[in-house]
Formats: sequence, structure tokens, C-alpha cells
Amino acid sequence: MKRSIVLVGMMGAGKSAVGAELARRLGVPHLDTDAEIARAAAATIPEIFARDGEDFFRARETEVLGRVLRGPPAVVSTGGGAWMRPENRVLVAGAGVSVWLDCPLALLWHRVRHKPTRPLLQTQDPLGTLTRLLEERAPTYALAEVIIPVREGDSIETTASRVLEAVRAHQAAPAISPAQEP
Ligand SMILES: Nc1ncnc2c1ncn2[C@@H]1O[C@H](COP(=O)(O)OP(=O)(O)OP(=O)(O)O)[C@@H](O)[C@H]1O
Ligand SMILES: O=C(O)C1=C[C@@H](O)[C@@H](O)[C@H](O)C1
Ligand SMILES: [Mg+2]
Repeated sequence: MKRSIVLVGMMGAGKSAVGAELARRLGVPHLDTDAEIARAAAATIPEIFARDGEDFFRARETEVLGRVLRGPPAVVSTGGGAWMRPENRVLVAGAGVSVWLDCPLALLWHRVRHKPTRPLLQTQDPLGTLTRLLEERAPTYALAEVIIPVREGDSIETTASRVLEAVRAHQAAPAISPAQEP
């Protein structure tokens, strides 16, 4: 594996779960930016948001992403908002293939509704917030090089297999030079 695989998408899409399975199969490190930030801060993600604010978290996220992408090829599970920052997309483009786990709203909600670990969903109307975030973010997630639709009933293993297959097909495809574009 020459380039890292970088999973992007909404909270609950399965970036951490599928990333761990992919790394195990490929025999490469699995790095989860949320986990790396929490480890360095010796605090949980909700604690960091509450104590230092979202801007601080986003700055650490960009630092961590840059650091893990400078290392040997790995599977990188990003936080749900990481792909929204243009500088993070530039970092990913330089070192890895980006993969959007494209998961429908109902399935995301089913997975995140009972967990207090996502500070952005600690609102009066968490489903409304999740809906708005997905609507706002989907066009940007769609800029990822590889898109994997994830549907109810797809296991972590099945999703990991589909990611691997799609990444291999993507890497085997000849790059289109600007001169060939219409
Ligand atoms: N394909 C799947 N089948 C069943 N459960 C899954 C699947 N993918 C993820 N899950 C479960 O859904 C929950 C959320 O997944 P996970 O933590 O991997 O999401 P995430 O994309 O990393 O979210 P975040 O952006 O908040 O870190 C976990 O409990 C995980 O085990
Ligand atoms: O979607 C988001 O913006 C977030 C997702 C999580 O992975 C964490 O990075 C944090 O809770 C923010
Ligand atoms: Mg995660």
C-alpha cells in the first residue's frame, strides 16, 4: 500500500469501526484523528469542546491530520468535520485516497441517537441538527475520490470489503491528465 486510505463522512457513518477493520486486513496502522486528539489532550472530545471550544479542536484536528499523513501509509479515520476544511482536503490529497462513507440520515440517527459523545449534537433538537449538518456537508463529502454508499444491514466487514475493492479499482484506473478532459 503506497498511499493512506482516509475515511471521511458524518458522525456515525462508521469511519472508526470500518477503519479499524480495514487496517487489520491490510496489516497497516489505524489512526483515528479523534482518538489521537483525545490522547494528546488527555481529555474526551466533549471535554475538549466544552473547555477549549470548537476552534481549538479544529486547529488540533488539522495538526493531527498533517502528522499522521506524514507517517507511513495507514488507514486514517477522520472526525466528521475534518473534511470540511479546505486545508485538510489539501493534506489528504497529498498523501492518501479519500473515501466517503455515504450513510443515509436514518441510519446515522439510529447509530448516534443514544450516545452523548458527539458535542455538536447536544442541542434541543439533535435530529434536526444532524439533518442540517448532513445537508450542509454532503456536497463537500462528495468531493472525496471514492464514494461508498452504506446502507442498513451492511456489516462492518462488508463495508470494509467494498472500500478495499473500490480503492483498488480507483488506484488501478489511469489518471486523467488535464489535456484529456473535455
Ligand atoms: N457497518 C456497520 N454495521 C453496524 N454497526 C456499525 C457499522 N458501522 C459502524 N457501526 C457502529 O455505529 C457506531 C458509530 O460508528 P463509528 O464510531 O465508527 O462512526 P464514526 O464515523 O467514526 O463517527 P464519528 O465521526 O463520530 O467518529 C458504532 O457503535 C459502530 O460500532
Ligand atoms: O461531525 C463533527 O463535526 C464531529 C464528529 C466527531 O468525529 C468529532 O470529531 C467531533 O464530535 C465533531
Ligand atoms: Mg470516529
